[in-house]
Amino acid sequence: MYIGVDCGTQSTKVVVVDGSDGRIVGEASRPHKLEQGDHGRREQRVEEWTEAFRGALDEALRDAGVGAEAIRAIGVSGQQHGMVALDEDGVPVHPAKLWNDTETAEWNERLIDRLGGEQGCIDKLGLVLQTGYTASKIAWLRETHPQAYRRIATLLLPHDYLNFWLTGERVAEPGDASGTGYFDTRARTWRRDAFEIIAPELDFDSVLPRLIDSREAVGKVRPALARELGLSDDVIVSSGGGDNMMGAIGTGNIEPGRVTISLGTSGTIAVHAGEPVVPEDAMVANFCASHGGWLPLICTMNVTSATTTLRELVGLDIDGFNRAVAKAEPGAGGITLLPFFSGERVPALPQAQASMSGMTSFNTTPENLCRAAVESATFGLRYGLELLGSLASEATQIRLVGGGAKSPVWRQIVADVLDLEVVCPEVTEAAAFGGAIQARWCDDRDSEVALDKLCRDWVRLDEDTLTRPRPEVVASYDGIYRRYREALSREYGIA
Ligand SMILES: Nc1ncnc2c1ncn2[C@@H]1O[C@H](COP(=O)(O)OP(=O)(O)O)[C@@H](O)[C@H]1O
Ligand SMILES: O=C(CO)[C@@H](O)[C@H](O)COP(=O)(O)O
Repeated sequence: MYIGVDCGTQSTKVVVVDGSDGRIVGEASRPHKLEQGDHGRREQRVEEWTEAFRGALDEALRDAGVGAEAIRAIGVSGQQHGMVALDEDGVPVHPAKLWNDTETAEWNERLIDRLGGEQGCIDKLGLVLQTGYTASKIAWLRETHPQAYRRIATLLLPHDYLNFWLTGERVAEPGDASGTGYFDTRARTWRRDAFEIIAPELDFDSVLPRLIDSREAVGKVRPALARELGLSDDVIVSSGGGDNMMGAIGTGNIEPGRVTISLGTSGTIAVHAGEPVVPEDAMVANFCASHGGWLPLICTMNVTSATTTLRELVGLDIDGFNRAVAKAEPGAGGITLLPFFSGERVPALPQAQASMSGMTSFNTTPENLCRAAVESATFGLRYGLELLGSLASEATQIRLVGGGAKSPVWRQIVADVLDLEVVCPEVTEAAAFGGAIQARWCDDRDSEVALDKLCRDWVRLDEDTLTRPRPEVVASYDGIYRRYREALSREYGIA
């Protein structure tokens, strides 16, 4: 049995996968608390992740009806970019500052200048720093919490931290590392000159974790933890990766021509590239993939976070919300929402707030508000797809994952707004599944088992979810999307 774990923003999910055929035999999830504060602060205690890991693992094994001793390997996926700064003893010097924390926006601006502007960033890193990447979080800690900053002995990302907790090893791999802002995504190495600008007092050679190849194991689960979890003494932990990289594996998006969209707390659009890309737009993140190759990606911050805000406002549960969305017509009766409740990364508006326009006493119904939330989150993804330009222009089908992909009405809205066929893999917890696939690949690393063969054999599409764009609705969404873009231009001057 192979275990895949995804430490997302809202929860940790665990899947138990049968290594002979890739079937999910058990799964479970446990929620995380998010600490939010003024100026866009969003932080999480690492204990939220380890406790959720234990609870979800235990329940997933019970769901599968297998004992922990059946596990051969574990692969961990995690929300990208979070700063996990540890002291000598492996204890965080500050709660993990997450990908959707926008408190450090002005530090990000200053770092871009100091790295030589957008071109300087591209030359050094292969991408342009965005608020949310790890770099500005470190610069923020340096200025606002100098004592904590001085105690930093190791800088990890969320999935690196879980790997450290599991094995005691402080390592990183290229996929997740490429979202730090001190990693050269083309050369797949840490970038000394960038790091010394971001954190001049920290020792580049000791603070950054050792880089391993994506197929290399991090190590074995620590004996004491293995005993506690009931694991045998030789369970290996694969390199893991950022959730979008592991989601690419879990959707079989490991060759050019495929597009994965995730409707999670964030919205992401990712494509595979065999070579590092020179993006047509600075918003495209030229990340590395966690199996080889690259994963150019667009990330928006207000997807299920936005729909949840509106859903709670109108007091509906998820099923009631989906029914309300389905009841309203495309265009939400003329209501346009700019859903920037958490600020936004693409377009780069870290301190933006949400706003609504076009409301009248006739159209302001719960149904239209719910529909406007789903449409606006989807318009953000259409905007992102346009920025990806030629990288995604060949796509004819979207592989849709994340919590929102479970909603048939949202799948139809994605198909109609993007004018592309949509299908979900049988396993919508794609990042956790990607972890299990990578674990199996790593466990077999002395054999010839290729990842593409594993993905071909194991990633099955759920034909019941196949959703085609409806030409008449596609045409009306062109006009409705224009209304969204006009609101963006009016409020933020974005053409
Ligand atoms: N059937 C559904 N319809 C619409 N939204 C859903 C559905 N199921 C889950 N969600 C949304 O998905 C969110 C969780 O998505 P997920 O991809 O697990 O997030 P993350 O990985 O960021 O923690 C929930 O907050 C919920 O809003
Ligand atoms: O910041 C990014 C990608 O660059 C996000 O996609 C995070 O990786 C969080 O993912 P979810 O919790 O929404 O899955």
